[in-house]
Amino acid sequence: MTSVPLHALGWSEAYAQAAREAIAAASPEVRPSLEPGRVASTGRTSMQVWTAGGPEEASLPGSLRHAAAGGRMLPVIGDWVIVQRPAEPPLRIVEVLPRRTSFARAVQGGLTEQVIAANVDVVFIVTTPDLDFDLPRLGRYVAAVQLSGARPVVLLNKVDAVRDVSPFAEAVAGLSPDLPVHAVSAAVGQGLDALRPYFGEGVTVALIGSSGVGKSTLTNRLLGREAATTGAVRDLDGQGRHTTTTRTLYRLPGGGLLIDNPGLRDIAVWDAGAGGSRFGVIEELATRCRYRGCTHRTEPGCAVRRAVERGEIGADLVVAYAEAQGLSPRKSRRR
Ligand SMILES: Nc1nc2c(ncn2[C@@H]2O[C@H](COP(=O)(O)OP(=O)(O)OP(=O)(O)O)[C@@H](O)[C@H]2O)c(=O)[nH]1
Ligand SMILES: [Zn+2]
Repeated sequence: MTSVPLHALGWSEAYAQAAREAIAAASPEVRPSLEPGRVASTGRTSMQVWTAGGPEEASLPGSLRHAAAGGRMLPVIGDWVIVQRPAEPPLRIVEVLPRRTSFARAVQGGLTEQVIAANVDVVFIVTTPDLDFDLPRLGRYVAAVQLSGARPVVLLNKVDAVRDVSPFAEAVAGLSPDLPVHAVSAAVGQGLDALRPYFGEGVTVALIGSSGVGKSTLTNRLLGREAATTGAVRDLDGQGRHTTTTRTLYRLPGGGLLIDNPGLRDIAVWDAGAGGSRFGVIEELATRCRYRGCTHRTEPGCAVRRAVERGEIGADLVVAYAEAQGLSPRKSRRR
């Protein structure tokens, strides 16, 4: 995948207007080196940005990181940004354009809010007609998605495994007027044609749902061959080591964009906003643990224990968190 017109990535007149203003505000010498792009993946110090020329690595200057104290205007997945093209790569992100929609969650006990994805149009809330099915919880996600400015759509996946999905579909439909519900099977490929109309040109769809409901299977199905070409960019972590950041904004073969981002897809993030926000800081750290489902006890590469060792968070908070989660030592999965 190389050169792509910006409107296929979701570019619109409102962003164009904001971009013109941002570029006009720069000094005349700098102006010619500025152009817009969309954030396709995020690491701690570098990101992948899609410009008119294709996906490229971009760095986040320290000045922008400091200006963004509180996290509000740090670039996140889905953001439109202005980048500067120096003589030598990488690109430098100089400004985040105003967001049309944003998903934020409260962190640090509700003191600040952290945006996790921007400019999403439609959110597929994925669940299954089995033990994962929890109507009150679904209701909270539907409300959270509506609050963000995006449109919620509920997917009942794994319908191949149940005899009758209609009671589940009816219960979901009762949550909110005009809430679309689709019964699908990502594994078998059933019902997926009904999802294609959501992926209009430049429309950005994001996936959320508990672990195991089939988000990866669905992503691969929707992407078809492109799934195999998932890009990765190299990133330097706090210790100067290289880590890998996987691109999580994908273009679908038939048009439209799909965000499948670990920080967004994990439903625990959304529950944090609903009640346990004093644990938000731990959940934020946990997204950087080497193992998904890390219990923050003995696993190598645990970002939560590292933060305790550095004195950034108290050990008592971690204990309280584990108790609240009912975490027992269990097998964690390598990401
Ligand atoms: N029967 C059935 N199984 C499915 C379907 N979709 C996914 N699965 C299975 O469910 C399991 C979990 O699927 P994933 O796609 O990894 O789920 P996920 O939501 O990405 O899970 P995490 O990566 O943990 O967030 C796998 O064993 C899949 O093969 C489906 O439509 N029907
Ligand atoms: Zn951990």
